[in-house]
Amino acid sequence: MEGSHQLPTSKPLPVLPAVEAAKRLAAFAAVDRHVGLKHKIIGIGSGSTVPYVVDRIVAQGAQANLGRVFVPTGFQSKELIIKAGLVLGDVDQYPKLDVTIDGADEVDDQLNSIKGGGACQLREKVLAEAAETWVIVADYRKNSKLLGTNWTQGIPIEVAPFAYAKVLTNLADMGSPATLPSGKPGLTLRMGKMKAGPVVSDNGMFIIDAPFPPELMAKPEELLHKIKMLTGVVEVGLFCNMARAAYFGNEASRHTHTHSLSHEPAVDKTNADADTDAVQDGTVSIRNNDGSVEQLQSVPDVPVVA
Ligand SMILES: O=C(CO)[C@H](O)[C@H](O)COP(=O)(O)O
Repeated sequence: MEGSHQLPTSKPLPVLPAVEAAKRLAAFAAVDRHVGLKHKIIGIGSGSTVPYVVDRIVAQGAQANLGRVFVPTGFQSKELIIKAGLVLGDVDQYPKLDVTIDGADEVDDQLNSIKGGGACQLREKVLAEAAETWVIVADYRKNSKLLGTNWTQGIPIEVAPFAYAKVLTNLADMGSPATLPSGKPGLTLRMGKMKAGPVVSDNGMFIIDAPFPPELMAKPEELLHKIKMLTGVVEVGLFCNMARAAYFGNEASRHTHTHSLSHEPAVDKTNADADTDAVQDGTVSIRNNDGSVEQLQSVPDVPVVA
């Protein structure tokens, strides 16, 4: 490839549990395709897949990252950017981004997605909308036909704290059930873990999780507009018609070996499903917004930056 450079390999690529390996595959493939030398203002999303995005960007080398600015979608990605030694910016300085890469909780076959599992959906949507290209990276569990199939806990909705009870009533009237058919809780104000009281977002807001029946989830854009019109709602974790492409890492084969990589990825294993060891040579399914579908058979250990 003209004008591109291949980086030397050095340290071995860590063997990861299957789901983590899939996240890494998706992230590496998306960075390789969407973060080139000409991309200077880059949005970094939230969640457990995004650390691999940062790893791959760092692996592009100091030269590639010269003059780049990275804009985070929240506290977690801000820390990632700082710890990686990349230059931090904010969306008020950079209201136009070249590309934003982010995770998702579920993606349907039209590239609509549920986001906000990490309570970051307001900033995530601002950075998705501000970017010329918005790309989703996820593992195979997020790849769905219909939103709400695997992500059953509901649409994350960020609300002004004083309005939460009114919005809960509005959502119940719209058809969000108090209990799911499985018997699990339905419509809820998200509560903190290891903290008494509700989750408070990076913007000082509360989060409501609102599941809806399949007939309503089948029309996510309609649902998004209805929820967004409720007074007190700040942002809805439904992202419709925004993604250029979604990258899904598939489950790798269950034997173990290691590959080489030019750096040690900063692996956040807090969400790792420790079911099996997996390798780097799983496949990646790509769904593009023109309806085309691609299948990558492998992802190179070192990035080729063009
Ligand atoms: O929307 C998000 C946070 O608000 C995340 O992007 C989403 O929860 C996906 O996270 P992970 O990569 O850990 O599956």
